[in-house]
Amino acid sequence: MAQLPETFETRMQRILGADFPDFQQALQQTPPVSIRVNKQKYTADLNLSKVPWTDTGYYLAERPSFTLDPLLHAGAYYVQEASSMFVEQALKQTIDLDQPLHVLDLCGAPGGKSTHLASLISKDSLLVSNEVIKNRASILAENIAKWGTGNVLVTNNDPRDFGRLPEFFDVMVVDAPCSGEGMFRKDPQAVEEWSEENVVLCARRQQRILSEVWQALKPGGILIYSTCTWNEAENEENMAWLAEQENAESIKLNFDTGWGIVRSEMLGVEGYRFYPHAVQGEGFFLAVMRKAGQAEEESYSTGKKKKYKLQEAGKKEKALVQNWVLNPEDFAWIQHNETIFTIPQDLFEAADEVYQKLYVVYGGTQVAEVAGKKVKPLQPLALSQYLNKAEFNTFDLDLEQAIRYLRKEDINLGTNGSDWVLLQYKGFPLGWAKQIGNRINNYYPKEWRIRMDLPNELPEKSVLE
Ligand SMILES: C[S@@+](CC[C@H](N)C(=O)[O-])C[C@H]1O[C@@H](n2cnc3c(N)ncnc32)[C@H](O)[C@@H]1O
Repeated sequence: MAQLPETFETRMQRILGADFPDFQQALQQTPPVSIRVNKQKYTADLNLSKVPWTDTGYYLAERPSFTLDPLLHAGAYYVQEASSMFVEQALKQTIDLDQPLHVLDLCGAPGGKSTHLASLISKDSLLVSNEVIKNRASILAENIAKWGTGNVLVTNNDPRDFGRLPEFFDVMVVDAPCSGEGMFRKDPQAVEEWSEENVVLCARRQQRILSEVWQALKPGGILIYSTCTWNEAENEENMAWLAEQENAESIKLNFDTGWGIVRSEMLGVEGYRFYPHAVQGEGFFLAVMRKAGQAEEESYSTGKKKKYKLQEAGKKEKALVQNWVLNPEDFAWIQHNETIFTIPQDLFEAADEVYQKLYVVYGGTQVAEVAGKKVKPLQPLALSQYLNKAEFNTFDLDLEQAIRYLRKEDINLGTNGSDWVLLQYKGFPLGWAKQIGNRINNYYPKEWRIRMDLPNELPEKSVLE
């Protein structure tokens, strides 16, 4: 690891006291590897050691080549640093997750916390997963589609745009861009880019983000704030600033002290600190704040005059594809040009509001493109937990074929026909192909394809085996 900046070391010495040498030593060690499993897709038990603060996180003994594991591309799991999974405790301990909620993940890409939130909230809750940087928003949309829960809208907006949705969200996660001290062990570039001036800039930017987005939180709503850095300016001091500025109260979380998480109390706010010598995970900070006041009952005007942005799918078009989805009556069927997509019926009003006010780059589950009688299933349907497989011919690929498919190369299935085929690996859908006689057209999305050079030998088994 690169030489650590002196001012950083001095501060960590002050914060950690007698634990500082252990901390220094831990920074020289290889970071642990962890994954979070998509239990809506993968239900078997795993013989792996568990991340203590989540029901779905596991440590791996070593870092495999994730890219060469088709189950990653199938959305059966997500590779995520373990400390970040503590968001689950913040959510479970402060909010009734059986309720229908509006949840915002403001700084969403690449999607670690968003996919986690999508798994934790109920089916009739809406997650708005936002990312301000355009190309990162596309990666976020890809990961959301792979996760397949269908109740997420991915937006590409600046935090200030959320002022257009006043008091809309019950929960807001702000995993803020930060100076990245907690990433020093994993990412030498984080050390290179670090400076005291940047810490100050980051802290100011975080305050700006928080104050811009704050009005979108309902009175009584919950803010989960996190960073991957340790300096107090970006963490406790920012939360104390928020408490004073916006009338928010700090919320205490309970947890097993054996987990090694350090509870910090400063300026009247509580924070939770993750250090690599005390937990199996990277550097992380999290705090939970509640906005003063009480939420009012939701009231959407259902008057006839309301003009929706989301247009219902044409009857003919819907009839062609509705059986591709399990329980089609549970969904609003929406059409934009030739694309048909679904949003859970109960979320229609809220989703429409978001479509009116923000720039949505991906929403719900894209099901199909329909032009006349020609229908084409879309990639997110293949990965959706609501896909009705019974409507399709399926074909199980072996590992080599699966990797070829995911690289968008030609594959030969030895079949003959003219239908759409759902290609799977070990029963997990990967995407679509179209048979044309004995040939097959590969419909895997170009932007999603595996680009890495292949090793001489492929891994023998999946991470989940
Ligand atoms: C720590 S990362 C988020 C990681 C993500 N929550 C996850 O778990 O995968 C912070 C994100 O904030 C975005 N960002 C950068 N500047 C921002 C700003 N001014 N306002 C909002 N988000 C910003 C970055 O592009 C980045 O994707």
